Amino acid sequence: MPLTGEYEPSPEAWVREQVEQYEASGGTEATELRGMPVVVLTTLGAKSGKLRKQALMRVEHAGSYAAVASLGGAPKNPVWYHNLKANPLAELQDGPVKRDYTAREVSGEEKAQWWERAVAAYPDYADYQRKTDREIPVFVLDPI
Ligand SMILES: C[C@H](OP(=O)(O)OC[C@@H](O)[C@@H](O)[C@@H](O)Cn1c2nc(=O)[nH]c(=O)c-2cc2ccc(O)cc21)C(=O)N[C@@H](CCC(=O)N[C@@H](CCC(=O)O)C(=O)O)C(=O)O
Repeated sequence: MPLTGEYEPSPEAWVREQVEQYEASGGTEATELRGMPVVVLTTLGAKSGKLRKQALMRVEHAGSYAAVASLGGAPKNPVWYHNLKANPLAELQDGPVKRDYTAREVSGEEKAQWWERAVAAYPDYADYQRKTDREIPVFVLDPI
């Protein structure tokens, strides 16, 4: 069952524009960042109840995806982290395919496995983790 609610665009213009071009083109345009594939995650605002959309690097394995709350290695988690903690139901668009998922934050061995996949997909994640004392959270999104 897709998420319902009023879409609230990101205040970050570069993200808002990438997400909107991605969706408007049916997942055929704006699908990369520096040549590496991107997906669009839709979460439900933990406070506003609005639909929030984030572009994330594509990290996929066996039909599940990782959502890496890196925020470039900033000291704080991205806000969407709180949305997924409060409402684990999410939508993810990978190219032309948009599906429903449930998100769960992973730790330990499972996180290490997904972190390896994430860094293989987007090596900058390793730099981001070196840059901050914050342990970058990883969610796994499993298809419903
Ligand atoms: C700017 C802020 O966004 P954010 O949720 O912190 O997410 C920051 C970034 O992670 C997000 O912009 C990502 O899309 C950036 N980004 C990546 N960010 C990542 O963390 N990881 C990635 O792999 C990644 C890749 C990527 C690729 C392309 C691209 O264009 C952007 C990419 C934001 O939207 N703030 C809103 C609030 C958003 C929100 O969800 N509010 C909640 C409140 C939740 C609460 O406070 O509890 C609500 O509506 O209820 C605002 O200030 O009004």
